[in-house]
Amino acid sequence: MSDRRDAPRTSEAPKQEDPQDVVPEEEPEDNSVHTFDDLQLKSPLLRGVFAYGFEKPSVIQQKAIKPILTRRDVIAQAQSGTGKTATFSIALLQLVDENVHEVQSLVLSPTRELATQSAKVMSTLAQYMNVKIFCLVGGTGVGQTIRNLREDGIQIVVGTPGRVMHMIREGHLRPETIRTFVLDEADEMLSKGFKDQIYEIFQTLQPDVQTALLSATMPADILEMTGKFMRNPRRILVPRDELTLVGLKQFYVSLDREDYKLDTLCDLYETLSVSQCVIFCNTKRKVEQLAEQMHSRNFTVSSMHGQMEQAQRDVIMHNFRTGSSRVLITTDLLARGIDVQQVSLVINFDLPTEKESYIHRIGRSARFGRKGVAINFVTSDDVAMLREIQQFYNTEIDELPVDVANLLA
Ligand SMILES: Nc1ncnc2c1ncn2[C@@H]1O[C@H](COP(=O)(O)OP(=O)(O)OP(=O)(O)O)[C@@H](O)[C@H]1O
Repeated sequence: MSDRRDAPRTSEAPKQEDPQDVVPEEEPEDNSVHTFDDLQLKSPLLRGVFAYGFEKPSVIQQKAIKPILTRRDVIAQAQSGTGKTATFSIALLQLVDENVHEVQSLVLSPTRELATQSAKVMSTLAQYMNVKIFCLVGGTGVGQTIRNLREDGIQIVVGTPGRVMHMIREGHLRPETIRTFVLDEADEMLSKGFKDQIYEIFQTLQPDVQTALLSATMPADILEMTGKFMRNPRRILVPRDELTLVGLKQFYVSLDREDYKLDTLCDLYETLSVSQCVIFCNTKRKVEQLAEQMHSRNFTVSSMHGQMEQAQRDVIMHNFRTGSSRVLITTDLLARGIDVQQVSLVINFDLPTEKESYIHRIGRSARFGRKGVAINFVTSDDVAMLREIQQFYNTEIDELPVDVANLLA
């Protein structure tokens, strides 16, 4: 078995200096892309891009679309909310051969909500093209999925690992025709919970499949691991101290006891509902408990976690996306990728236990250059972690000022 087919093994990766601290760019940058026209996209795709409302490619789009188009393996890291979804979507839509009615690209995302969102973005960008994009996620009827896969001449699949593997195993999705494999939120996909499934899927693909990895965070051990299955990838990386967004102000509220969090949240409620707000707890139980407590005090909140029925999750997500619910209490299920532009406030009711998770959670606000605020509830148990986060990302988290509402206006 070739190196490329070896399972990624985090535990064996020697601990090294963080490559992001050393050489963010290994090759001279290609500065030739400034506009979408510079990418020489098919005209129906270019039309779709402009119809979506995009005028100019973001930095990551300028840097990463072209290498994907040349069929190179790519690792694309960029701050949250800077347009990674359109990066891989535009590239895959440009690469797709509309006359070939077989699956040519596979995108994997860690959650059904994110896969659904990405499939929608891609379909909208493709509205003037003749391309079939299919969202292959769990929690939906298997029978209908199988019929769709059989009949539809699907060309791009966007899905979650479990259902994709299920369909490959049962022969409903033929992996041999896939030429490009995209892992969105790649560091999450290559870490403990998902790694084995991803590897199993990867093994069914052709040895020369092109691979693209995208995420706002790329920890050193994950980057190290990519050497095992990628071929001379173009690495577009962001140094850690440039990861937090300029328009996103971060604060903490110091609390003597865990019990004070609820009162503090209630005091802030008027502020939170100014636009839209996501409140993160570390467990499903805590999400349920907090939602109940808020309801019993007559505050309107919605809540969502991974143990809810998919149909219920879909309704809650829909209501939040359309703005009919404004305050959403959730777990890390929604920490990554979810794009609701009206979210201007994130509250860490519990501080996350992983540093990467902090960046993803707060990145649900301040999307694409908008302003945002993140507020961290900190008890004495969290002080060390808060300090660690500040040092790790070289960022400042100040005490919450009384006039926080002005920052959200
Ligand atoms: N070129 C562009 N011009 C204007 N808006 C854009 C452009 N590219 C993307 N956007 C918008 O920016 C927002 C964030 O994009 P996207 O969700 O792809 O971010 P991301 O980099 O994937 O973030 P995350 O790290 O949170 O997953 C979206 O609402 C998207 O429509």
